[in-house]
Amino acid sequence: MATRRLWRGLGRQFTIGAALGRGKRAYSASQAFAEVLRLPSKQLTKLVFPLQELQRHLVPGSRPDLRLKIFDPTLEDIARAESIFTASSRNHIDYVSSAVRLDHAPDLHFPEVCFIGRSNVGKSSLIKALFSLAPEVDVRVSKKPGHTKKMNFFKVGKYFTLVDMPGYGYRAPEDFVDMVEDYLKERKNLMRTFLLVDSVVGIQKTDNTAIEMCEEFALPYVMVLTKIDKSSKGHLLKQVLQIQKFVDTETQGCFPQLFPVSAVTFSGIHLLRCFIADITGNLKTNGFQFS
Ligand SMILES: Nc1nc2c(ncn2[C@@H]2O[C@H](COP(=O)(O)OP(=O)(O)OP(=O)(O)O)[C@@H](O)[C@H]2O)c(=O)[nH]1
Ligand SMILES: [Mg+2]
Repeated sequence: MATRRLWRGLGRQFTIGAALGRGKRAYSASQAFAEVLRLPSKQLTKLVFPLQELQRHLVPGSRPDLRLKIFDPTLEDIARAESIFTASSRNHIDYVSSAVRLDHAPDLHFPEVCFIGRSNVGKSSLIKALFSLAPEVDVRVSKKPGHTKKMNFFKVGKYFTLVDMPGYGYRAPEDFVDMVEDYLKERKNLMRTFLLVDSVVGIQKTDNTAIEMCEEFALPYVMVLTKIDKSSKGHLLKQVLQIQKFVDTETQGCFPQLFPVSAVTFSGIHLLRCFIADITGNLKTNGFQFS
């Protein structure tokens, strides 16, 4: 398999600076959407729709190619999605188990989504942010790349499962290729793969390998740009436009809208929760469903 060889070759090429930025939380630690709705509209847009906020800095009409509103839920949709991500006695959000091989993966039949990306790109931090309304769930993050060594399965009520993957590239686990490729190729209930790209450095060589693999397996996947709190607006805009162009011209299976996020400021997290709820068939948005 061509991608298998590529992965192996790229195994240990990258070291990534792992410093946590100096971002501040925009509001209280619960990140509840009810609080977000009380923010002034400019701040709300920045937090909930970071791509639209960035677009304000472009000359109107200069970049019609920037796909902003393909997934365009209402604030009510986002609030409904939030209830799915809120743990309660009736909605159990839990870690299920870990696996190093597909045949050890839990036999769950809910729709599933997974998160892949280079080691240290922020996969576990993103999942932790998505689960901020289920604080009992223990998602381990580390500034040391290569921290997550197994596929970690989490259950979100009766709605869907979510999988935190080990990273590829620097300090990837030895059995990464067999583990992750088999999972991506064979997992029957996998609905969508979220491929995380560091917004500070953009698409790297190992990301290209991951993209090739998603394309080769004809997986529907979505590009999430992480750590957007770390860049200046100008740098972020440049990266977003470059990556958007790449998605438009070089990919078939990638969802055309990018999802910029920050696990520090929570920017983009509410929208991503809503998107996940939607693609797993748990939210009928007004007009369009992306399953
Ligand atoms: N500033 C900033 N730092 C972040 C963000 N997300 C993650 N980080 C930091 O990046 C480092 C790596 O985060 P992880 O979530 O453990 O990364 P990972 O992709 O799960 O890494 P592996 O498990 O090693 O593959 C940690 O120091 C995080 O605090 C973010 O949105 N902003
Ligand atoms: Mg991790």
